[in-house]
Amino acid sequence: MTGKCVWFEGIPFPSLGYSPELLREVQESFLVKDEDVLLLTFPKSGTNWLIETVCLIYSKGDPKWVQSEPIWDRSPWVETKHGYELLKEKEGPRLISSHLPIQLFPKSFFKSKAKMIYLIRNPRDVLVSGYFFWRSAKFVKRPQSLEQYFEWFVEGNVVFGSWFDHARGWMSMRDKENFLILSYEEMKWDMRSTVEKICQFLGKKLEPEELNSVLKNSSFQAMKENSMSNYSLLKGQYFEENGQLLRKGVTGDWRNYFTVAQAETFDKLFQEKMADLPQDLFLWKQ
Ligand SMILES: Nc1ncnc2c1ncn2[C@@H]1O[C@H](COP(=O)(O)O)[C@@H](OP(=O)(O)O)[C@H]1O
Ligand SMILES: CCc1ccc(OS(=O)(=O)O)cc1
Repeated sequence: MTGKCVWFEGIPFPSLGYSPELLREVQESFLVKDEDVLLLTFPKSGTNWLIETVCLIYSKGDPKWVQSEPIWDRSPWVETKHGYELLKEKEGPRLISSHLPIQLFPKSFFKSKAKMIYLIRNPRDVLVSGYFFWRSAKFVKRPQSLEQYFEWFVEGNVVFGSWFDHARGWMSMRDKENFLILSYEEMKWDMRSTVEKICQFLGKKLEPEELNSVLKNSSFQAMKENSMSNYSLLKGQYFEENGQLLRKGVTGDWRNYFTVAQAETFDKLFQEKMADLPQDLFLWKQ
């Protein structure tokens, strides 16, 4: 993938809202505070679902906040111009989102006690989700076919770089007590337990009816209908009219798109790149 993107330290970024100067400043100068909570993902892993869930936990299930403020202002992306400016001004504990690979993340985080949740998803589904999302975006080089995007993805030539490097990098933090790994798959299979896990990690307590409201308001349908969370406000400037963030919201959709040869190529690559990591980190059934 070349063309419509910004390069920094060998990694392509979207061409809107990102610049090498800003990425360097974020890495060197952004001050992470101990009371911040950081939500980290490779794009298309369920980032916005995680943000919505954490916002609802903070509001004890009351949907007022998630229905009145755009998701990118509730938990700004630190690496974007808009997010960085907002975060610098924000008082008190902050929710901060990021897709940055570990080597480009603000250095101050590694000396802080801030809590981080890293959300991982079957990279095959990340690939398919990314293909449909980026082909309607106006700020990246658009893939012309799934076949082409598959090639870009396995080469690590997509925005935010190689999924494998991203996951490996962040997973090196897995034994730290301020670091929690979650998966999209466990959110799909048992969201109640996942919300309880997040609450325990963040030191939050929810009454049963508050927990029920978190589940209801973070559901696929609720988010799809929430204009503050479904990116419909970005249509026109950033996305084509047919673009949608909440596309299918299922696990294993890659099976509907990969050829047998692509599935084999992917399995081989996954083995090569990830074999030395504990395999129970990867909860999906291929
Ligand atoms: N509440 C929810 N429940 C299930 N999946 C959700 C969800 N909200 C978003 N998603 C899914 O998360 C993916 C987008 O990820 P991100 O937020 O990182 O960009 C999309 O996947 P699909 O394209 O497979 O449907 C989207 O449908
Ligand atoms: C240009 C801002 C932007 C919007 C959406 C993006 O994708 S994701 O939702 O973070 O995966 C990336 C950048």
